[in-house]
Amino acid sequence: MDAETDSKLKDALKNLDRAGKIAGIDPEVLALLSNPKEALTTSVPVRLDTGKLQIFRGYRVRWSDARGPTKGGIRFHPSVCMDEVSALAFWMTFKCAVANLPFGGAKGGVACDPRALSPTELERLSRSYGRSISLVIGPDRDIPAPDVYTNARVMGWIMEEYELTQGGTRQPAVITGKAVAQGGSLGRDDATGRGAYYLIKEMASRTHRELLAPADGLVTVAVHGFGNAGQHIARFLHLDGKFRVVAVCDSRSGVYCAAGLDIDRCIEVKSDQGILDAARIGGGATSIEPAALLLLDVHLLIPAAIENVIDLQNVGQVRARLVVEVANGPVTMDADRELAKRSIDVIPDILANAGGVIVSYFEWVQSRTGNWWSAEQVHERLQAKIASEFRTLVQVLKTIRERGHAGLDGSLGTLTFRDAAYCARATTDRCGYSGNGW
Ligand SMILES: NC(=O)C1=CN([C@@H]2O[C@H](COP(=O)(O)OP(=O)(O)OC[C@H]3O[C@@H](n4cnc5c(N)ncnc54)[C@H](O)[C@@H]3O)[C@@H](O)[C@H]2O)C=CC1
Ligand SMILES: O=C(O)CCC(=O)C(=O)O
Repeated sequence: MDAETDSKLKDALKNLDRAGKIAGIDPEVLALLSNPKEALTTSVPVRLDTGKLQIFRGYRVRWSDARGPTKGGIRFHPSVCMDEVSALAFWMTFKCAVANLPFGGAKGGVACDPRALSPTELERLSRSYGRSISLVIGPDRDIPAPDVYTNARVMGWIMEEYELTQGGTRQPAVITGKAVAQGGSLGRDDATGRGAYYLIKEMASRTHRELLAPADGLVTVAVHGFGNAGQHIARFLHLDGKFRVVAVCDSRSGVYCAAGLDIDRCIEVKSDQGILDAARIGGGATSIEPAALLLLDVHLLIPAAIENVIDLQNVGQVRARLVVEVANGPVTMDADRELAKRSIDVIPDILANAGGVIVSYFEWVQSRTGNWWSAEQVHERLQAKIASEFRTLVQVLKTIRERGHAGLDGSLGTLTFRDAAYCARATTDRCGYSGNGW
């Protein structure tokens, strides 16, 4: 990581600083949006299978509830800390605004390595964390969802713990990304990858026509991260037929094939063996280091794992023509400026991975009304929303570029899709701020 981006939150806040300058946002609104509304640090005691008690550290940050109840995932990962969770909660605030959802932003997590826990330890950890945050969450207050190394089962355990604090009443709208059998929505599982796929198709027909027919054949793609988000985006692009996914990787292993990978086979091997084993995948696949995948000469690079994987150290070696951020915060702000200088478009996380929270919103609506939608309805509404919010973004980018740097000092450099995303709702909603009574 770059020295100056040691704080992920500090780096994330640079986006707001730029948006403030570009869109002339009221300094008091900027001050409110630069600070968390509420930040919880909590002990998460867990009885391990050995009988020993281990105390983990848990967090939940509600960044802003100006647009509605706060919304955002729960991460179980060794890197989880207040700084990381705060940055993720900040991004959620702007993601919900860009997607025009009636939600503010939040995020939570536990600093742990879930892969080192047994299934029963994982359940006890999830339930213990669920009890710790049950005073903070609620269907009209704060609504968690899955993120890195959490899933529908973990959501179910947290929901059950919350329900116990509500006299045992059913509270399906307190959490999204839960199993369909527990009141979850069809289509939430693959929503993040599907949303990113719909976005790429929309870009191909509007702003990035080279994605329709590149001079040198199919569009080549590398996907960094092969979990929920990465597997689905790789699969959708592979199935489309116009894209050739040449490389995928997880945290420990990666595979490359210039002729294109069989993504279903990659998913099968990853699920059987826990790693992407080139020999088992076959079809000409060879091993590649995860860090080397980011530097491949491809049309489309899709970071879909964790933050800060493209920074000042490696950005000069990035050869992709376009970056679509399916992970949250994969490109540091300094690296982002370098890519802008080289005219490499970056489609920002707060739109590119919004499919997950959009379908979470659909799930919340269904959980509240008891009115269930078909998978086709979910997909259609997701596609329509992504397309419409992308069109808004293109319009905002055009507007801020046309206004040019009138009144700006020129030091902001090229205005990008990321700038447009942070400015998108700046003039239409005042983020719930009336200017009075604060
Ligand atoms: N699951 C969801 O609905 C959403 C996820 N996201 C974001 O997408 C990203 C991935 O999340 P999920 O796929 O849900 O998590 P996941 O837990 O299903 O998968 C994470 C993947 O990243 C890989 N990974 C971890 N560290 C890595 C490293 N240093 N280098 C390469 N790969 C690494 C893991 O091996 C795994 O394949 C995160 O940034 C998350 O915040 C964003 C929106 C919604
Ligand atoms: O589905 C949600 O509510 C939030 C998912 C999430 O954590 C994210 O978009 O980063």
